Amino acid sequence: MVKTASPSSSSPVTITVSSGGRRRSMGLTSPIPRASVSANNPASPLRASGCGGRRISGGGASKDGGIEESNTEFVSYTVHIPPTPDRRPLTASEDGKSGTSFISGTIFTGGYNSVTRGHVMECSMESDAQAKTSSSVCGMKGCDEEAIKGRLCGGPCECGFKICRDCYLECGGKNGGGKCPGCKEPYKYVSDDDEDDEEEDEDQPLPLPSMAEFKLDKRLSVVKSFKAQNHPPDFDHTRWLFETKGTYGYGNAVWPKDGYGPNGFDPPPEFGEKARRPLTRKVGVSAAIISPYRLLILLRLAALGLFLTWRVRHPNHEAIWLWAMSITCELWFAFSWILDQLPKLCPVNRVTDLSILKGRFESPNLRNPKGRSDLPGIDVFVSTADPEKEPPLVTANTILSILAIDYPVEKVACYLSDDGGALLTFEALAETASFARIWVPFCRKHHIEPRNPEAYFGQKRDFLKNKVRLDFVRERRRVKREYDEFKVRINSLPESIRRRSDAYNAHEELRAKKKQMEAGSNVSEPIKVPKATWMSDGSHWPGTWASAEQDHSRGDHAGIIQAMLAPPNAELEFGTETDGENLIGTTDVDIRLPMLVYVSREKRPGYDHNKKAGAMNALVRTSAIMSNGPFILNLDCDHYIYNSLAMREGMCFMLDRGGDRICYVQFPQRFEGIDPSDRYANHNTVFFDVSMRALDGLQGPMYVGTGCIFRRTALYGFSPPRATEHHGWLGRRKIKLFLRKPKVSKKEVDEVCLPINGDHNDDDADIESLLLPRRFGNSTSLAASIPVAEYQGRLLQDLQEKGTQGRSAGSLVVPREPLDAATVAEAISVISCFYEDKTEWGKRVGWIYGSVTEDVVTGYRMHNRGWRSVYCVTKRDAFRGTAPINLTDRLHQVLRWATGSVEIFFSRNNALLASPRMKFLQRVAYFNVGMYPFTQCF
Ligand SMILES: O=c1ccn([C@@H]2O[C@H](COP(=O)(O)OP(=O)(O)O[C@H]3O[C@H](CO)[C@@H](O)[C@H](O)[C@H]3O)[C@@H](O)[C@H]2O)c(=O)[nH]1
Ligand SMILES: [Mn+2]
Repeated sequence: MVKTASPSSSSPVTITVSSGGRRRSMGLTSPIPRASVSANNPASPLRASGCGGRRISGGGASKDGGIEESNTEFVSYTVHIPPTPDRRPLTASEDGKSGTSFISGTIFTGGYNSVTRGHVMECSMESDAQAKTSSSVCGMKGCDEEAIKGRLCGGPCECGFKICRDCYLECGGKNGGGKCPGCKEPYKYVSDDDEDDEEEDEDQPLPLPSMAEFKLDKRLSVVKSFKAQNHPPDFDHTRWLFETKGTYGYGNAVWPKDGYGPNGFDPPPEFGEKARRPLTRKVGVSAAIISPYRLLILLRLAALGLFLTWRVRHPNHEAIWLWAMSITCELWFAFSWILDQLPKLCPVNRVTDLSILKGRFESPNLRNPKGRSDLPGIDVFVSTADPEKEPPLVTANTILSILAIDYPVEKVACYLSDDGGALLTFEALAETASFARIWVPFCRKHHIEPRNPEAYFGQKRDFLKNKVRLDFVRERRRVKREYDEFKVRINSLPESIRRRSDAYNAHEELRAKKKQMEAGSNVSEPIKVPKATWMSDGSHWPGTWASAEQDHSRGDHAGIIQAMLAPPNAELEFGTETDGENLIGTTDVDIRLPMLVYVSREKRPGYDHNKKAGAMNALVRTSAIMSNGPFILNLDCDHYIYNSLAMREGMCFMLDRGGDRICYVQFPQRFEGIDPSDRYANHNTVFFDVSMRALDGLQGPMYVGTGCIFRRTALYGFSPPRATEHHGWLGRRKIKLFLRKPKVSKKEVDEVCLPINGDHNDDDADIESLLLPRRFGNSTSLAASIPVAEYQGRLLQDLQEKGTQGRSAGSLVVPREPLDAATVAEAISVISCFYEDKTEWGKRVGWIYGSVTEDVVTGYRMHNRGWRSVYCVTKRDAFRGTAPINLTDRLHQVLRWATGSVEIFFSRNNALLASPRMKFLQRVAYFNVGMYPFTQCF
C-alpha cells in the first residue's frame, strides 16, 4: 500500500533557527548537518533537498539551507517569567538591572515564520561583575553574587555570615528550616551581635563534608568486616576484593597486618589472573532469613493439609450445598496459595563489581593504547504515545537522564518513539537536545545524581554534599536558571505551535481567497483550506495535526525520523572556559552527547499497530540500521534513570562468564510521588522484592515492561548458545545442548540458531539467507546488521566456553560510521506500516503481539528457548518512575494486566505447554501469572 504524499508533507523535516540572541544562541538544533528526511513510502524516501540535510548552525544567521531571509517576518513577544524562589528580584536598589536580566531579558520569539524560543539577553555576566565590585560579596565559596543586606550587620544569620539571596534560599533559609553555612546553626534573627564574629566566620572552611571523616569511616568498616571473618586459614581474595569494593580500589594502603591494627600494613596479595575475576557474584539470601521462611511455609502447608482433610471428612449434611461450595473455595484458595509460594523457595541476591568492568574494558592495553572503551553499544528506547497524558516535560527529563548517563558516549544511542506523531513531542525533543548541551556537561563535571533536572532540583537534601569543586555553587545556579527557562519554553510550546499554525493557516486562506477572486468565481462561496499544523520553517508537519485531516491524524500519518543529535566522535572532546558563550567551564569535561533520534512510525488505517510492542519493534529495526547496539535498554517515558551507573551494572551480567546465555537484565520498578500509605499498592513490594528475586533463582525473572536491558539477538528470536533441558519434575535429568553448532540441535519449530560468521557450510548459508526476508522482512541492511550485533554482544575470548566463540579484546574500540542520508532513508523504510507483513515480527521476532501485557509474553518466549535472565537490584535505585495516583487510572492498569494474563492463559503461551528448557518451578511461576486473575482479586 502506497500513499501519495501531498507536496508539502513530503518536504524535509527541518527546524529553523532564528537569528538574534546576543549571548548563546541555542536554537532548536543540533550543531550538525542533519539528515532530515521524512517519507511516506520506502520507494521514494528521499527528496533532493532532504539529502544531507540542511546545515543548521547554532550561531546566528547562517542559513545556507535556503530559507529565504526576505520571507521571514519575526513576531516577537515577551513572556514574563513569574518569579520563582530562585529568581527573585534582588534588592530594591538592584531592581532596575537585575529585573531586565532575567525577566524581561528573556524574549520569546515565535509565530509567523520563526521558531519559538527564548533569547536570553547578556545580563547575568554584568550583574556578576557588579557583584564583584560591590563591597559585600556572598561568602559561599564559588559564589560571587552580592550578599543580602540583613537586618543586622552582615547577613541574615546572627553570626553575620554574608550570603547572597540565592545561596540563602538554597541553604534552606527563610522558612526552609535550614542552617547557616557559616555557623551551622539554624537560621534565626537575633538583635545583638558583634562584627568580629563575622570575620572569623568568613574564614571558616566550607561546609563541605570533610574527606578525613569519610576515609576513617570506611577504613573502620573494612577492618570490622575482617574481624568478623575470623581470619579464615585460606584467605579468599575475591571475597576481600568485594569487601573493599568502592573504597580505594586495590592497593596496600588499607591492608591490615597482624592484629589488623590501624598502623600495620602488609603488601597486597597476588591476585593471579586479573582478567578472570568475575564481574558479578551471586549471594544466597542468608540462611538465617530463608530457613525460618521455608519452615513457616512448611508449617502452614501442614496445617492447611490437616485442616482441609478435616473439612472434607466432616461434611455438614444439613447444608450440603453450602458445605460443598465452601470446600471448593477453600481448595481453590489453597491451590492458589501453593502456586504463589512454590516459586519463592529459593531467592537469590546479586552483586556486581564495576571496577573490574572498567579495568577489563576501559583501561589502556596493547591492543587499545588510548584506553578507548571496549564496551558494547547500548540503544536506549523510550516510548511515548500521547503528549496530553504523558507531558512532554516528563519525557524531556527522561531523555536528559539518558543523555547524561555514565557510559561511553559514543556507545549510547537514544531513540524516542512517538506513537502520537505529535509536533509537540518533536519540538520538545529538539529543545531537550539543545538544553542537554548545558545539562550533560554539568552532570559530568559535578557528578550530579540523579541526572534528571526536575528530580535533581526538586531534591530536599543538602546539595553541597560530596561536592568538591569550587565553581559548583555558581554553576549550579546558572544551570538551574537555564532549566527554569527551558521549562517555560517546553510549557509554552503547545501555545506557540497553535499560534504559528493559526498564522500560517490564515495566510493560506487569504491566498486561496485571492486565487478564487482572480479566477473570477463567486467570492461568497466558502473555500476549504485544510487547517494544518505547521513546523517552524513553514512546512507542513508530516505527523498528526490538531485538526486531524486525512494523512495527518492519529493512526494515519507518515513515518518520521529525525536525528536531533548526530552520532558523536570517538575521541573525547573538551569544552572551553566559562565565558559569555558558555555557562559553565568545561575545559576538563567531555562535552560530547550521545546520538538522539526522534522516531514516529508510519500508521495507516487498516493496519494493526500493536501498541507498545509495535512501537518497540519499529525501534528495534530502525536502531539496527542507525546504530545497531548489541544491547537495548527499554524505558517508558515516565521512567527515568535514577542511578547513572545503571547501564554499567547491567552490562556486568551480560559480559560476565556465562553472560552469553542471558537474554535480558530486568531492574525493579520503583515509583515516586506515591502517597505514603500507598493506597493503590503502586509499589508492588511483594512482587518486586520477593517474587522477582525468587524467580531469579529459577533461571530468571519475568520481563515486566520498563527498565530492562535486552540482548539484541535474543529479541531477534535466536536461541541461546547453550541451553539446559530439564526433564521430569524439578529438573532431575539435565541435558546440555550446544546450539551454536548447527548439527547438534534438533530442528524445532521455535528453534533458530545464532548466526555464526563463517562457521557453517555454504548450503546452510544459502538456506538461511533465503529465510531471512521471511523472518525479518526485506531490508538487506537489517539482515546484514544481525551477525554484527551478535558478534559485538559476545563475551571476550578468554571467557569463552566449550562450543562458543568469543570476540577478541579491543574489537569494539573502532569508531562507528557516520550517519548518512541513505542510512536514514533505509531506517525510514523499516518503520513503514506494511514492513511487517508476511514476516515473523511480533510472532517470533521482537516484542510479541496479541496481548495487552506484551512484556510478560516476550520474556516467556525467550525463557522458553532456553535463555536465562537476571534480576538486578542495585543499592541506589537504577530507574524511577511515576505511577498512576488516581484510582481510575490504577484500576485501568490493573484490569489491563489481568486481561493480559487471561490472554496468556488461553494462548499457546500458557506455561503448561512450556518447553523442557524451563525449570519446573519456573513454569509454575509463569502458570501462576496466567492464573492469578482467576485465583485472586488484586
Ligand atoms: O500505542 C501505544 C501505547 C503505549 N505506548 C507506550 O507504552 C508505555 C506503557 O504504557 P502505559 O499505558 O503507561 O502502561 P503502564 O501500565 O504504565 O506500563 C506497564 O505495563 C505495560 C503493559 O504491560 C508495559 O508495557 C510497560 O512497560 C509497564 O511499565 C508508555 O511509555 C507508552 O507511551 C506506546 O508507545 N504506544
Ligand atoms: Mn506508564
